[in-house]
Amino acid sequence: MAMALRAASRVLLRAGSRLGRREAVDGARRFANKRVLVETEGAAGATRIAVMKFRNPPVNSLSLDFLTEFVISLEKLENDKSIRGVILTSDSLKRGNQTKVAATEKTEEKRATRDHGGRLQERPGIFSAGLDLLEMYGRNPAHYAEYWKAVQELWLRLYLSSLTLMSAINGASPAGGCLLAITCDYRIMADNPKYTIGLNESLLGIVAPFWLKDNYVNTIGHRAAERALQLGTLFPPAEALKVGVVDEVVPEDQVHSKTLSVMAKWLAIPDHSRQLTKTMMRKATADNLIKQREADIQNFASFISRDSIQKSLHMYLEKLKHKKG
Ligand SMILES: CC/C=C\C/C=C\C/C=C\C=C\CC(=O)SCCNC(=O)CCNC(=O)[C@H](O)C(C)(C)COP(=O)(O)OP(=O)(O)OC[C@H]1O[C@@H](n2cnc3c(N)ncnc32)[C@H](O)[C@@H]1OP(=O)(O)O
Repeated sequence: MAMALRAASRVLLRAGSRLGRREAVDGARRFANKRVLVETEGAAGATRIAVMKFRNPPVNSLSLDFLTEFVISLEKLENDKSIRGVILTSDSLKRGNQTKVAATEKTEEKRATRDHGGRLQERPGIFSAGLDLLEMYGRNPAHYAEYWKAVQELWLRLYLSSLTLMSAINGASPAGGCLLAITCDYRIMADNPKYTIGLNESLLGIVAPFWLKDNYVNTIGHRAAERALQLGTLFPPAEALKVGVVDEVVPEDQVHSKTLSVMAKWLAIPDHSRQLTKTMMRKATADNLIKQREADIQNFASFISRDSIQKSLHMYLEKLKHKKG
């Protein structure tokens, strides 16, 4: 009887919720959209934490679909009173047997790395490549406006989240990837000199929006942000630590365990006092965007539609396509 009940409950859980699949796995729970996998850890009834793993091949760029799924997942976690902390990380792992599909093949699927079974794979060592350049290039103003609204939404949700958010940065984290990280309360980065983090928009011929600039200033200070934003600096781990973009650098295989142990310390603080303090520190910055969201959307749509900006993006995309190594 017990076995039958367990089997039935597994079937029900796997039947899927409105938002995505939900499974029971070894006491832990998980739900998944196509591009975001959420695993929760901890016993039922006790405080639990969730790990949000990005899996948007090939480089976890923040496409419109990814942003939508991310916000839905986050909202679901915010509404789950047993969850107090969330770790953002990439599902990208070092895997063998990968083949990069020829760059001449154009569709999103074909751009991705695949294994020998033809399944899409993340490229290894990427936290997130930032905003999806293909959402900002060669589209119409209505699309740019829709996309930017989704980018703003993600930033506001993360920046004002009442949860304790930590990022376990297990790969490259340029621009929008850095945005994800700096909205968090704490950042731990893998000590791999191939991984860099920062806001490199100026290198693409574009400008970080004021609210992201404010987030950066709040994280690393005005002078460091002024210099890093103009130069589009991508910091390797040791420099990222020195300037304060990240809070800790640890060996790659310890990123997850270290983040869990830091999370435990943060969760020892009473929620109400930590949350009020967080709001006190962040509200003015967020309000600055909230009061001019529509204008910011229109600014973005007209800025990104300019011929000169489209040309810069085109050149940058070509450079990416033809880069060596
Ligand atoms: C007036 C002002 C008003 C408002 C504000 C205005 C403007 C602000 C606008 C925008 C702000 C944007 C912030 C951003 O996030 S822009 C995105 C910045 N991201 C980057 O610069 C990262 C670029 N990518 C890389 O550096 C590398 O790809 C990598 C380090 C992430 C990974 O390197 P790999 O060698 O492992 O992989 P690649 O071969 O380079 O890439 C694989 C594949 O993926 C494509 N790709 C890479 N990054 C992106 C991306 N961000 N979006 C879409 N596609 C991406 C890459 O082209 C390759 O495609 P092919 O296989 O060659 O087809």
